[in-house]
Amino acid sequence: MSDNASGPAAAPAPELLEELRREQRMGGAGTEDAARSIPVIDLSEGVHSQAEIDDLLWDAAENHGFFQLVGHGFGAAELDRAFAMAQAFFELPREVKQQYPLREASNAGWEYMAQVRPSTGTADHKESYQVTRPRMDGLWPDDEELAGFREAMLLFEAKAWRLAMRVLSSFARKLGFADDFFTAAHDPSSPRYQSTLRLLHYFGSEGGDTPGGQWRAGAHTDFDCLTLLFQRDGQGGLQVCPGKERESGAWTPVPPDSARITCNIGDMLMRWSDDQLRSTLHRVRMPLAGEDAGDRYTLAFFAQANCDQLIRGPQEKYPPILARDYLNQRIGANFAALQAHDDAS
Ligand SMILES: O=C(O)CCC(=O)C(=O)O
Ligand SMILES: [Fe+2]
Repeated sequence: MSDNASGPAAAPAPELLEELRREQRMGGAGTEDAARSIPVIDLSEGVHSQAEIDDLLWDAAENHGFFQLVGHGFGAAELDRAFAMAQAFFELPREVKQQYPLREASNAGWEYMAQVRPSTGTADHKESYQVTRPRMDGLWPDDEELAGFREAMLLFEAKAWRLAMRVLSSFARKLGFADDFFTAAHDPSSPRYQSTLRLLHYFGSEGGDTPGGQWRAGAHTDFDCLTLLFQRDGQGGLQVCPGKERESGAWTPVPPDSARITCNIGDMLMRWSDDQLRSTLHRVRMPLAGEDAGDRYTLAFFAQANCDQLIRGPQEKYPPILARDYLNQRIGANFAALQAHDDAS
């Protein structure tokens, strides 16, 4: 899922509050460590055996939490079309987009500068539109407003789902689950499916690196199992802070390359793997002086287990919990942390 849903706020678990406190400490600028890089893994046929791919993905997920895929099967023209469609959506008049407002508890619809991160206490400088298949009633622009949008987005979502399931099946094997364990847990034919495709648009030029920290997206971890992020050449700003570097506040830039798909582990898979795989803090900073201060567009697919799936790690480090309850706890912890932010300021 994306990380902005609201909804019934359950009592936050102590480990979640601690995570949020850590995120709040990471709200400051920190430093950039461009020497550190994140792994790039080639999925092309004939390059690595499946066993090697399993090892490479596991190592990247365990030690970095972030990695990039090439040879993933998405062609340049197909990506160009999806981004052109996303851009066309954001270019619709505001009155049109306002007809399809984000239903926060559903992770579906359009929001504008509405996502406040506990790490910063301020709204991200962006607008976004989320597609969560079973929750889209009344949220699609019609063909007169934007011809072909719905079909294009559903096609793209399905292809992103397939790639996400391929990566998750590698993790399933390593965790001692059946190959199709996570595929069944993210079944798109179920009304309880809750994986989400999110189109993001960060605004150009009004930027500048505002002291005190105004972020295109404030530091956070994702709530889901696995996120696939599609970026565009030259539209940079994404940074990650691997777990063991957290206290140092040193951030690694993630190269914006249209041909690579960036992946990161979310909190749900961290729990499902008994903390063997790590969700990783990331954020999108404003362009610095001298950098391209134009718009940034990204597409993100959040693979998030269906509501009714039981999350139970192989070693049962944590008590089993339904995906729905886990998310409500995580959302509740976010609210509590935002409240603490307000109280402190
Ligand atoms: O747009 C990006 O580069 C990152 C988006 C992100 O981290 C999110 O929406 O969770
Ligand atoms: Fe994220």
